[in-house]
Amino acid sequence: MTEAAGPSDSGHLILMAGADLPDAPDLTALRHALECRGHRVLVAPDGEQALRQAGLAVPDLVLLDAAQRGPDGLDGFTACRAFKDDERLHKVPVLLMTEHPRADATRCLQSGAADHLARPLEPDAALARIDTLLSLHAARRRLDELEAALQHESALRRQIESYLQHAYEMLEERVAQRTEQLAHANAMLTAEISERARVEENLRRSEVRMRRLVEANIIAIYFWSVDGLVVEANDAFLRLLGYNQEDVKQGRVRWDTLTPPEYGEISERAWSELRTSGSFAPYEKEYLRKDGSRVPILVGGTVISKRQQSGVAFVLDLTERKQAEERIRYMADHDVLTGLPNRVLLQDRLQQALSHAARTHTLVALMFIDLDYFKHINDSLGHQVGDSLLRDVARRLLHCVREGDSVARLGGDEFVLALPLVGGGQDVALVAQKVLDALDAPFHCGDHELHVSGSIGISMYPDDGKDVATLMRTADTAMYYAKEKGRGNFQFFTQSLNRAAQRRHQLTIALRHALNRNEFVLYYQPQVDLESGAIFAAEALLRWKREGEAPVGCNEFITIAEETGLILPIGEWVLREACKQLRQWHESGFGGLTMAVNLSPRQFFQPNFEQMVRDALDDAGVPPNRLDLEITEGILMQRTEDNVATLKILSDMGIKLSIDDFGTGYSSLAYLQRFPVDALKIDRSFVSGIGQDSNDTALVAAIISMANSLRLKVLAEGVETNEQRCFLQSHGCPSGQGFYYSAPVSAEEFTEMLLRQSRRTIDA
Ligand SMILES: Nc1nc2c(ncn2[C@@H]2O[C@@H]3COP(=O)(O)O[C@H]4[C@@H](O)[C@H](n5cnc6c(=O)[nH]c(N)nc65)O[C@@H]4COP(=O)(O)O[C@H]3[C@H]2O)c(=O)[nH]1
Repeated sequence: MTEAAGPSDSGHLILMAGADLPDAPDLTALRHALECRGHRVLVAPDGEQALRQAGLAVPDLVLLDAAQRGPDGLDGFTACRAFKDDERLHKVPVLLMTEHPRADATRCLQSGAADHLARPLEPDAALARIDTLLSLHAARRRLDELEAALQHESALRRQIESYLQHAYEMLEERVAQRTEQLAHANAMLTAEISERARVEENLRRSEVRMRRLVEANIIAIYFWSVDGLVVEANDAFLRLLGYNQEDVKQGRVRWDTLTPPEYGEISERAWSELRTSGSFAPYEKEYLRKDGSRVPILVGGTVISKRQQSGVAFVLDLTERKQAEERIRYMADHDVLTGLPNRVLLQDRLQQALSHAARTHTLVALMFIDLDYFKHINDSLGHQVGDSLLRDVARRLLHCVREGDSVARLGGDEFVLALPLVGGGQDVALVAQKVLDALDAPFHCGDHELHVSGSIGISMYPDDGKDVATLMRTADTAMYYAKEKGRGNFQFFTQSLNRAAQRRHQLTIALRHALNRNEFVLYYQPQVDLESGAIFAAEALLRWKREGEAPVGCNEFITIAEETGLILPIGEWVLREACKQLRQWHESGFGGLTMAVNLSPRQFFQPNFEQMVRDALDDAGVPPNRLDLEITEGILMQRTEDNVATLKILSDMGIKLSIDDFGTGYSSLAYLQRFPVDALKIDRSFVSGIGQDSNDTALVAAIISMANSLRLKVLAEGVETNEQRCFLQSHGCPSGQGFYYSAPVSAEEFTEMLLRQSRRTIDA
């Protein structure tokens, strides 16, 4: 019988095979007994069937008849073995039933049976065995289950452990990460804290510096609030505007108290600039001091806090700059020494006077005033005395004119009066005389009582010039004429003066080119021993010969050369040319000859003058003691200390020094003694008066006597007659020069004279 069923819920599933049950009452009884005990019993015809059925539902116990064979011939032992070899069934206990328990016992064990029962079955013993096996199987199964559960649990534990391990590792990693992050964050925090501390320290220092900068600044600085209140100010600000800190604290200083009313618009502009751009460019204005006085300032400002609308302003005191500007403006058109208008302002005023005169058909007189002897006073008594004199002159001139007239100083000792003449020109001469009289009275400068006079040149608008430049030129020309006329007088400009001035002007232009064009030549006048008539020296005299023109006399152009400074290159040329000529004469056998050369003051005072003389001598190869430099008394009177030094150098070199035109100047014995002078040359104006003019005759005699007593050589100039020669000789003058002996002649003619003289000597 085959029955497919699962194991019973309450009892066990028992599979019985190998016995034809109806024919085996022991088996049937067992079956019933088992079923009665609640077990389910499945019956299979043989062991083979039993294997198949067990494959469908795994029993808890198999009962196999050992002898029973199936269709395939498999007996119970073999079937039992098959059960034991089946992976699913090998744990099911197999109970072999045998009719030969003793004989089959070993086989039963070998086939893997759990036990064997002897047939026919003893029910109770069988049941007992079966219960034992079932219990054993159940226990084994339970053990397996427990083992499985145990394995599961241990797998689970391992899983958990691995999970925990993993979790732990993750946690550790996380902790490490976090620790690192925290350390980093901590470091950052520390850095930030120290950075903040540094910034705060810097800020504090900057603030301290800023505060000191503001407090100690020489620029006035103040802080303002939006309503124009000065909330803080430095000392410079308070000093500048006369406030104190209390005024600021009490809110007494405001923009509107600082700003004069007329600056309202310009201040408003700056304020709007401040609002739009945050600052305003510095601009000039005035501020009101606390006492109401004004101060020129430069103010610039900037917003500090836009939100609070507050800012700072910088104020620069422009007082000194304004004063300097004012002074510069004043100096631009005033003479600093006298405070009189200078040339610029004079020209401006004169132009206005001319325009007015042109409209009203009136006259304007222009007077050029030159102080006579001023240069001498300035040079001999010093610039302080000279300046003081010029200031006094300016004051006196101002007293000579009326309102509307102008008194100006052009520089040096040149003053100018511009007189608009409403009532005609008849008063001009009166004003000029008034000026002369004013200048005539002595001046008291320091300890000195000074006497000066003036030379005045006058030109009239419109006759002598219709514009400023022409009037100035014509007045200047007239002034020169006044000087020539003997000083202390005034001269009106005339057309003949104009012609002379023009000629002078043309000469000046021509003179500039004369050196380059080789228009100069030297003439030589012999200086002779009055007793023997022997020539011992030649005086070099300059001549200007222009092609197609008459030779120009020295007196005319030497003055121009001095005025223009051309005398310096011309003078050097003369000295070098004269030295070269002397060298030629020396080489021609007139070795005792001396050369006299005239010096102008300008030459004498030029820097390195001595060196120039030394070079001229060296270059020509002439011994210094054969050079006689003729200087005027005027030179000696100027810059006395320098002169002594220069003359001493020249004298030490061996050069002879003569005072030319002696008698026309100061003729002071006192100064003569101070200078290393060798000789005096009596001016020809006195020599010409010998026998004609008792004064001149007496003067010549006195000069000779004086020179002799000072052990100075003396030479008479302009000896024209034998009478003069005799007088001079009889009064102790050993030498002379003049037409009586020879006029100045060319170098060739002079050579002829020397030759004639030496022939005479040889004949004698
Ligand atoms: N009536 C008259 N005159 C006589 C007689 N003997 C000579 N003379 C003139 O008197 C002047 C003498 O020269 P000075 O007194 O030095 O006066 C010179 C001198 O001061 C100056 N001078 C001439 N040459 C030079 C020069 O090379 N350099 C400088 N710095 N001045 C010079 O020009 C002045 C005039 O020179 P010159 O026209 O050459 O005039 C010369 C000469 O021609 C005479 O018997 N009767």
